[in-house]
Amino acid sequence: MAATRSVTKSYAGKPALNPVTLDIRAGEALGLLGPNGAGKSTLLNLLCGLRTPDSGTVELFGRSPRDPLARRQLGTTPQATSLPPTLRVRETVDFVAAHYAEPVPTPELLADFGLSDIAAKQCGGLSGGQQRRLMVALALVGNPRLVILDEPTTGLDVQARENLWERLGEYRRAGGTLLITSHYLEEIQTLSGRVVVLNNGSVVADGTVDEIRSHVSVSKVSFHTTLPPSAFASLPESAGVATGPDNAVTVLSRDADETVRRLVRDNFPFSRLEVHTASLEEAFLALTHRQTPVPEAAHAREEQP
Ligand SMILES: Nc1ncnc2c1ncn2[C@@H]1O[C@H](COP(=O)(O)OP(=O)(O)OP(=O)(O)O)[C@@H](O)[C@H]1O
Repeated sequence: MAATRSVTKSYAGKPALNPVTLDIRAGEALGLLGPNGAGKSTLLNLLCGLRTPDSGTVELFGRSPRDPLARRQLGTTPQATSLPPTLRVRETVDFVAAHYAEPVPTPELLADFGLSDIAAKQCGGLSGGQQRRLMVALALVGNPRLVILDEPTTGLDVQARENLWERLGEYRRAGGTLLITSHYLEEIQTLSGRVVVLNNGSVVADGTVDEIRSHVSVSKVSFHTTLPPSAFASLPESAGVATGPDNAVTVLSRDADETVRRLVRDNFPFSRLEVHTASLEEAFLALTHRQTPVPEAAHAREEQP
């Protein structure tokens, strides 16, 4: 559907993207993750044809992303975009729909995105959340084969976010391809089959959520005990010990099986044992903040009330 081959991009001599090669395949939902400034928007802007690379090539449906024939099959909502303040919601949808051969009928799109009640309102009078919903609706109005969304639900309340996820899920089930960036890991987990992690302009991981998680070789072994947490700090596989809000002790273990065997073998008093793999959040932190080891990050978080 879309691809970059060794693309680079610098701003005023400062690299924003190192050579990045990425394929977006038909029917997949790809989540692009990365800390602020990692280069996500730059990569999306190259794929949408809003910017050109310094070197390397970008293809959208086998063409240049600047070719109108390619862009006609693309729906997108850039991160920083604005709506014409004096146009009404319905007029805005009609205006964008007029650019496409087979648009979704305006009343249908408005109903899908919960915008029917405000169809006669001028865009300048919409709340931030309503604007955001309208912008995502506009990305879908042309029945695109590929939708690229840069942080589509930032600033939305939980209900509005879940409604949008549902709409995007329907688009996916109908065979659409989705590329999305988000700072909400839950969003990436919900919407994406594949996750690409970008850090400092380079791809540092590419795989399913489970594969990304497995990059982090630390598991959490939690249990209740009468002993102080420090009693477990010296376990050979331990990479850190934390106490949870319910007083459960969590050993961050490089080998959870061996830790459990040792607890039993050495007669440590424990109850309610649970073993968890690393979360996507911990994997993400480990991949993008190598100077902040996962155990410490998890430790700090778990000690918070
Ligand atoms: N128009 C621009 N002019 C100068 N520098 C820019 C411009 N756009 C981006 N940059 C720089 O390029 C780097 C990558 O920025 P980019 O917006 O692609 O990151 P991002 O991963 O989308 O970040 P965020 O999550 O904060 O949106 C950053 O260092 C940023 O300051």
